[in-house]
Amino acid sequence: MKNKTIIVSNRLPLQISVENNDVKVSPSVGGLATGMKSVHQEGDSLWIGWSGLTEEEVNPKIQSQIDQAAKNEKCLAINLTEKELNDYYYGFSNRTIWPLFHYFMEYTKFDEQEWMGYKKVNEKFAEKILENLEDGDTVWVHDYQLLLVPGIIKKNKPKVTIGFFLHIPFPSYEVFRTLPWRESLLQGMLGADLLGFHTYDYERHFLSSVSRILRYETQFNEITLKNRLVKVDSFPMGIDYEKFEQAALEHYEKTQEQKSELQVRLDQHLETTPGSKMILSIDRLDYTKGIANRIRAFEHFLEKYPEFKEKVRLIMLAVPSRSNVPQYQKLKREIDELVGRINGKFSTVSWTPIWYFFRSMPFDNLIDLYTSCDIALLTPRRDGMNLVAKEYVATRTDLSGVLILSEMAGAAHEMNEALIINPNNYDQIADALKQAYEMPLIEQKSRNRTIQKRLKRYGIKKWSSEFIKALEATKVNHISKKAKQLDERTKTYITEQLNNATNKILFLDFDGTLVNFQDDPEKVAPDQDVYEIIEKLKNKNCDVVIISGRDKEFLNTHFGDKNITLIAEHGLWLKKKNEDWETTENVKKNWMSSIRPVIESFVDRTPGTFMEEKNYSLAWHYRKSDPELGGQRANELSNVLKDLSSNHDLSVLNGNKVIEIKNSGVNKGRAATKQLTKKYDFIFAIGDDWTDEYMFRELPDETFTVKVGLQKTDAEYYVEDTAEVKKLLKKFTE
Ligand SMILES: O=P(O)(O)OC[C@H]1O[C@H](O[C@H]2O[C@H](CO)[C@@H](O)[C@H](O)[C@H]2O)[C@H](O)[C@@H](O)[C@@H]1O
Ligand SMILES: O=c1ccn([C@@H]2O[C@H](COP(=O)(O)OP(=O)(O)O)[C@@H](O)[C@H]2O)c(=O)[nH]1
Ligand SMILES: [Mg+2]
Repeated sequence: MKNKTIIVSNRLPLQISVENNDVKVSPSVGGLATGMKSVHQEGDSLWIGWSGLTEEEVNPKIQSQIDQAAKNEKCLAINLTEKELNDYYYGFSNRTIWPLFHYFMEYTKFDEQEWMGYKKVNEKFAEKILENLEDGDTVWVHDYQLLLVPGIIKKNKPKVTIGFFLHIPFPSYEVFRTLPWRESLLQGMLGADLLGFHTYDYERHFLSSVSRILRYETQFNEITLKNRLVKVDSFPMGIDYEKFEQAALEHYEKTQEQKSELQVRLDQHLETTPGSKMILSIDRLDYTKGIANRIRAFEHFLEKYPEFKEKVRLIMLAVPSRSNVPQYQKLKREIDELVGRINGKFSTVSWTPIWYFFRSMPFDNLIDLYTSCDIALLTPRRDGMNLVAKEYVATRTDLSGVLILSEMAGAAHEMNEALIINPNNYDQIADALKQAYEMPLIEQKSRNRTIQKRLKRYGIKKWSSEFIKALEATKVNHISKKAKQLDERTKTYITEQLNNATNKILFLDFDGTLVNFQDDPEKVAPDQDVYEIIEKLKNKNCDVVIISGRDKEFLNTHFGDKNITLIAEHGLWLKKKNEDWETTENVKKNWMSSIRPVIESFVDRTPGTFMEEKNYSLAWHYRKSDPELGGQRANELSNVLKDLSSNHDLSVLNGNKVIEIKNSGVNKGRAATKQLTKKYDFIFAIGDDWTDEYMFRELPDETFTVKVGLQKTDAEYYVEDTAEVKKLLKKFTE
């Protein structure tokens, strides 16, 4: 059977309700459902989501109708109990994550019980997915209601490819950090192999939270976890452009009889008030959509420019949404009151400034509205994307119409040609309305032409195929790297080579290879395993070399009596078996006095960092610092040091959370090569950071080179972590 994609979201594209002990099915409202629906219709996919009903409402007859209705649409419906729905949907999803991620901190509730409910329902969704998952399937999870699902799936089925797309903004770290469950939510999301966001800003906010809260390494758009990489990227969601364009074209072809009642009323209005223009807004009744602002700005417009009275009408469609949440109820009252007040204030016998609909409308009526209104006024205070903006422009097949759009909507990033406003600046909105009203047709056309081209090019199908393509690519992430993961067969092969060789030498890096990192480097020490491995390798006639950036005192403390070769400070010091320490290079130290104060100034300015003074080098460590600041300062310091040292024989090394400056020509590659004093027929080198790359590059071609970790490398193979290193070395000793 062909592999399928399992789409998972809270809401299915169909909305099921019960009337007179029968199910009633209607399409869902909201950008996620309307957008993904087009993707689902064409692809080989199964969509899993909430039925829209509670278990309490369901009896066996209803259940079989639900199952059938869902099946007809390639869907699988999950019922939630009333309690689950309250804790998970009305609670944690829409009273915690939704307001917080939209920067409405004062609306955000932190409630342990709701969090437990959220976890439970995420597990329920994950179970359903696992039940329906077949080998080779891909899972695509959507949105903030299901942030924990990727993590649960990955834990149960590590090999499954999982994508996650967030349809709402990801807030700045300063906001996200206020969540008591921030680690769990991030860990849940990181179960995915690819994480998608609408805009680059949301993406970078997410990366910053990951690096600050979980302290994972993030490079460009890749997060390095212990045993795998997670890709992060932005994919601005598009619409089914052709569907809207086609619907608009058909709309214009309609005879009087074919027209909807709404359209007839709209036509009548335009006929009776020639020269007047209609302003449209469509959104779910949500405080993020800035509906109250919009009405107030409209009021300000009528006051500032009274000449437009009786010449404009605001047609406002607000779709009921999440009405069990108190803030939505409050908003409803506020809007009712505002509309009443403004209509009361400005209405004349022949004119009502605001036409307000509080309900959802069928697709055809939406097209009536889009095509009949000269101006669209969309003023969200925050909005992940806002598909209505895109739909409006797509239906303007004659290129007329002006879109006024809030800069706080994700869509504003792609719609520069719209009149972009700040939703809190009523004066600016009033001016934009005037500009829109007066905009020459030629200008409207030119703006819309550009937007339409873009919307057409990056429609919903392109969006989803780009996402799936990027998701597929994560499968070959490891393979496309130059280094190959060291599998059992290769381990056995290398061990055989070692066993068959006469002269064998092993270069072992210390930190990050034989031992794990700790915040305080002085606390790191080899464990019994490491010592045993070394003893056994010696017994097998191997020359063991510990090759490290550490100073000789440190290596002496831990390995001084082990009768092996030690190389300290990247090669500056050498201790041959049973001999004393010697310097290998004739190096100067006079540069240190001028570089020391520079590094000290970085220590002063960057909390959590410190300087290590070695005999012939200086190192600035930033592992404990704020990761973002540390990273920035590291770049800065490395540039400063490169400038300062250009006329001296010095080089600057970027290690694992350390910048080190030392004499050029002193590096692990040169130091290791110098140890090849006889004809070795087995050479092995293993290490984890930049400084080890010198070994990988400079040792002879026949060397078995192994990188620890997933970073880019010139080594031939890689292993994931220090535990793997030990397993490998133990195998050598068997
Ligand atoms: O399912 P509901 O609770 O009734 O809410 C409807 C949907 O609202 C949100 O939509 C978002 O997705 C759009 C498409 O990506 C985007 O344009 C918009 O800015 C978002 O707010 C929500 O994210 C969905 O999960 C809801 O189903
Ligand atoms: O009565 C309505 C009003 C709106 N919509 C659709 O709901 C979606 C709203 O998506 P948007 O991204 O603008 O906002 P969201 O509601 O997802 O936050 C759009 O596709 C609209 O066409 C609908 O199906 N019926
Ligand atoms: Mg190391």
